[in-house]
Amino acid sequence: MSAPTTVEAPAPAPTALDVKGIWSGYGQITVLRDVDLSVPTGAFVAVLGPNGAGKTTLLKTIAGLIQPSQGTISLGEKDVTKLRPHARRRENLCYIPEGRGIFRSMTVRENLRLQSTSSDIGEVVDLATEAFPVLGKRLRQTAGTLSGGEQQMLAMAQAYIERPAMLLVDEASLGLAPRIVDTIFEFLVSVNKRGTAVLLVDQFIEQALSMATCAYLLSRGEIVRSGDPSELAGDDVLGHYLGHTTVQEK
Ligand SMILES: Nc1ncnc2c1ncn2[C@@H]1O[C@H](COP(=O)(O)OP(=O)(O)OP(=O)(O)O)[C@@H](O)[C@H]1O
Repeated sequence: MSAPTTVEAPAPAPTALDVKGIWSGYGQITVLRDVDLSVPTGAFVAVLGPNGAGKTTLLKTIAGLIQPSQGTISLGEKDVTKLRPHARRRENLCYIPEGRGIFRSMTVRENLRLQSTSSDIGEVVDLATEAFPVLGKRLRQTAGTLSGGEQQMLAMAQAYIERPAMLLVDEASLGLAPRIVDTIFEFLVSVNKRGTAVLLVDQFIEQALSMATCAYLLSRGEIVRSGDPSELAGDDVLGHYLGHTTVQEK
């Protein structure tokens, strides 16, 4: 008798996200110009740039909230350029916008229910409280009455519950105390270690670069540099574009 043939699981796509030649903006206003960006499977990529460079526009375009006029966006091997935001979510994309995107008038529990595709709310709550124990004490509280840090934790919890292949995070540290910023960044690193690729936009340049395996610098809607975070820090490139002089050792 011949030995049973083993069926190997398909290898994951080499890139979690591929953005090619994207032009995007608001009506007649063009913000992004011919942007190329790639996030390898499981990588941690930072996008830096001065105010108004187009970082939020880039994440919104990847999430499907803005339709690009040219270019393609792929998640894994699937071209999602024409898909609406909820359909991109089904392709394992999770987007945590600046301002958190939670429902302020709903309770923490109701928000968690909406964040998840699972119908098992008990399991969802267990996962959320495993990620952020403080949420367990706030389940009946209206999200709008949480502290800023707790609101960000609530927004972030979906990245733990859903285990997306690709996570987009816009300015998660905005307005938070340094201790809470550390908690949020440690969480992002742990989510990344569980296999989720992360694309992060953040004002805390040194911390973003210390977590990242690759970084892109966006200026006036164009990618002006990309590569290893320590290389990016050389040549005073960050100083030139961001007025930034020191970079933390990795
Ligand atoms: N809804 C909108 N309609 C028209 N223009 C917009 C809109 N939103 C943003 N812009 C413009 O697009 C450009 C890029 O904005 P965007 O928010 O993407 O930049 P950013 O790099 O995220 O900036 P910041 O770091 O200040 O958040 C800016 O000039 C901004 O004024």
